[in-house]
Amino acid sequence: MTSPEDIEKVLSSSVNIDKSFSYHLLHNWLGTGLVTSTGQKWQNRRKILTPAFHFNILKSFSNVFIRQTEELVKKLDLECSKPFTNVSQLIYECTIKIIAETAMCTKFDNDNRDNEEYMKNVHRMGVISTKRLLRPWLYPQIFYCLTEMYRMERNAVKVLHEITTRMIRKRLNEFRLSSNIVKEEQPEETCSGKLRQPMLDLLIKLMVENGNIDEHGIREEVDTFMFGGHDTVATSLGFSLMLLACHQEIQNRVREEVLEVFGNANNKITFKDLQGLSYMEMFIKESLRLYPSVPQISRRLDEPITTASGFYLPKDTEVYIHIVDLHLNEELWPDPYRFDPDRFLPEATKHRHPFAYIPFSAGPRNCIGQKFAMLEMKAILAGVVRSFRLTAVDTPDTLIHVADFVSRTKNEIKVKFERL
Ligand code: HEM
Repeated sequence: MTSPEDIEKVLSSSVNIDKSFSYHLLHNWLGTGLVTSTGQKWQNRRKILTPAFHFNILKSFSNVFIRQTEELVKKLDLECSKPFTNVSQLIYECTIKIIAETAMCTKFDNDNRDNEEYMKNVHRMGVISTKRLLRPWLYPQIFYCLTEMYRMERNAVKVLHEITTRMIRKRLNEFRLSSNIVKEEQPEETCSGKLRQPMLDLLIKLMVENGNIDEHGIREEVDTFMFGGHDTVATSLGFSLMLLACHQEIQNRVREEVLEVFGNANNKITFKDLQGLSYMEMFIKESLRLYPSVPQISRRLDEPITTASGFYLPKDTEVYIHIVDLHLNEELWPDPYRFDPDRFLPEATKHRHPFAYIPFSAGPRNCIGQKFAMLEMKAILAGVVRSFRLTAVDTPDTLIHVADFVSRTKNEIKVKFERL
């Protein structure tokens, strides 16, 4: 599907929440966490996890976004003498540390190999799952088990599960030792009596106090959020840096706004200031239009629908929603390959179909982390543009895109950094 009217029918339905078969290929790794689960299990988990991404929790995470950005800026400083920098690796490292330290309350130190191992094996899983998706004869587990790919997947999953299990056990021990898991800040109570605290703490508390979830269930969610919470953001930041480098005028406007809001590079960036970066937000939105981190999503219909053009789609039809093609539809986006953040000025968005732009999906199964992601991307981009001038090495024409669940390029994206 690429038309906003049809996509709205599927995504806004509270019945059509089942994912298609392709998501099953992630079950060995993610189990049935929030991205891959369905029915009552999905509903219960979504309800439990929503408070962990509340505005006030995000506010407390902004210090981590800012501190990790400062680390990234220090690493980029060392890159300035080089003719160009491969940005992807540095950005992935930064976003993994951020999701671990915020939602999971776990620090990946620089000398900790978990970070590197985690990155390597997530990448392997992307390659393996996409290869399997393109080979239908390997869908039945009985055939798949006989292949070298299966052995590689098993090894990658083992490493990934070992890392996330270690994170959970460490935090569980801390919880048992202190019996008061949030040391610096007490969990906040919402009007409905639900506790607001970081995700892993919330789940551990539920396991220990109510038995509403077990360790396996917690690991499903930790695996899901560790993956969903870093890979998508890193991918988008890689493209954003390239776009800033390719569009000097836009880069200058983004920087001017950042300097106006934060002052010079020595001033601390604050949560409130991050919220105020309106041109930066338009820039990120336009960047996600051209390069949506999740290029395609899919559903298996639980009830039939008739499309706007009159096609009847019976129950159990697998529907593929091509976000990337929707975002490049020239009827909705004139001159669709032109990069122009002004497409997101309030007057420009007023008459656009609400489902013409869906980088975070939409409806009841939309991205639970979208506010987290926007804030994190703003913090990182603000820290980078106020410290460096970026010049283009890679351009949209030099990138080679490869098939994966998340948008990827064959080679790392290259940008030249100069200290301001
Ligand atoms: C630029 C960043 C991001 C983009 C573009 C993005 C995009 C998406 C999209 C398109 C979906 C729908 C998937 C589907 O229907 O199959 C989704 C779901 C989800 N995202 Fe994100 N995401 C981003 C960042 C994040 C972050 C930072 C987190 C966690 C902190 C996160 C966690 C999730 C989860 C758990 C779901 C499943 C929600 C559910 O089914 O209830 N995402 N995201």
